[in-house]
Amino acid sequence: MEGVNGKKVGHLFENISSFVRQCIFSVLSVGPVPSHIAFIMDGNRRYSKKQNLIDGNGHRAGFSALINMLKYCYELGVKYITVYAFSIDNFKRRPEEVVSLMKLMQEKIDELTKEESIVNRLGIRIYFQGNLKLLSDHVRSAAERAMVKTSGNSKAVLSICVAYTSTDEIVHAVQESCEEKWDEIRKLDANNDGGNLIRLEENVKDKDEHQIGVTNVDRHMYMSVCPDPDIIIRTSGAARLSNFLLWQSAHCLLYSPAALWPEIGLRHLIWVILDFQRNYLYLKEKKKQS
Ligand SMILES: CC(C)=CCC/C(C)=C/CC/C(C)=C/COP(=O)(O)OP(=O)(O)O
Repeated sequence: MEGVNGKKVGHLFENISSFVRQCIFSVLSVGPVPSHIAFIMDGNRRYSKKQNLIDGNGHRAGFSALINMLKYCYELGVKYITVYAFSIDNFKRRPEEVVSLMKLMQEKIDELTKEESIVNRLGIRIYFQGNLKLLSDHVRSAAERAMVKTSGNSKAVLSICVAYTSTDEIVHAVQESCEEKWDEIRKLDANNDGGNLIRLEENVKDKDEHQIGVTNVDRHMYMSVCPDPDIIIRTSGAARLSNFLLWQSAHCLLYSPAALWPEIGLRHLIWVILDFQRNYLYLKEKKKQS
């Protein structure tokens, strides 16, 4: 009996908080709403220690915080959400910790892939961004399955950066751009009976045309599926980017609340949206000037 009453109270509380959220979001939506928010989910192990949880449960709490934040961003109308879930440097952690994190990652990816998962209910498409070759076969297959299974969703986009660092992303994009340019030149050369490569050596104008520019590199970034982030939120008070979205963050607002990632909540999102709206014209002007 108590269980039934408890459930009813739980539902009532959920309905009231959802209603309050809707009211707050409709007021916030009068101003500009960011189209892309990225999160550095820092502080999961510290949360685990602080709450005396067993190993790994800090990251589980972190995943629940991610789902709540995803829901809030979606309700507010933020189309792109990106999270830094595992950096290439994280592979240097204790092997037991890496294995446990990867197991959790696989479990949660499978959960997200289910028909009735929040991403499918809300119509969110998932991308995994990073050097996926570095993942174990199991985790990579789970990630690939999730990308395929959500590819028909178009209401919002969740990019999960795993085995990711910005420097790796930039090197990868430059390599791809070089290969693309070489292919172009080789094709031209084949059409001109091999005379093109010699002409290219001699002609400065042609040389410029065949040089790699920002747009070429941009196109080959893992994150090219999204516009640059408007806001990056890093929890646990550190104001560092730690090799995350360095190429894409030239004009974005940085916010580093003291809360540990599993403690992040609606109040942090509201605060940063108000700050974004206060700085909106300035940020827009800076973007235009670049
Ligand atoms: C499928 C999916 C998206 C799963 C995500 C699960 C999740 C919350 C991963 C976070 C991983 C991570 C290394 C966070 C940084 O906190 P930390 O471990 O460095 O903690 P600390 O800053 O206290 O040391």
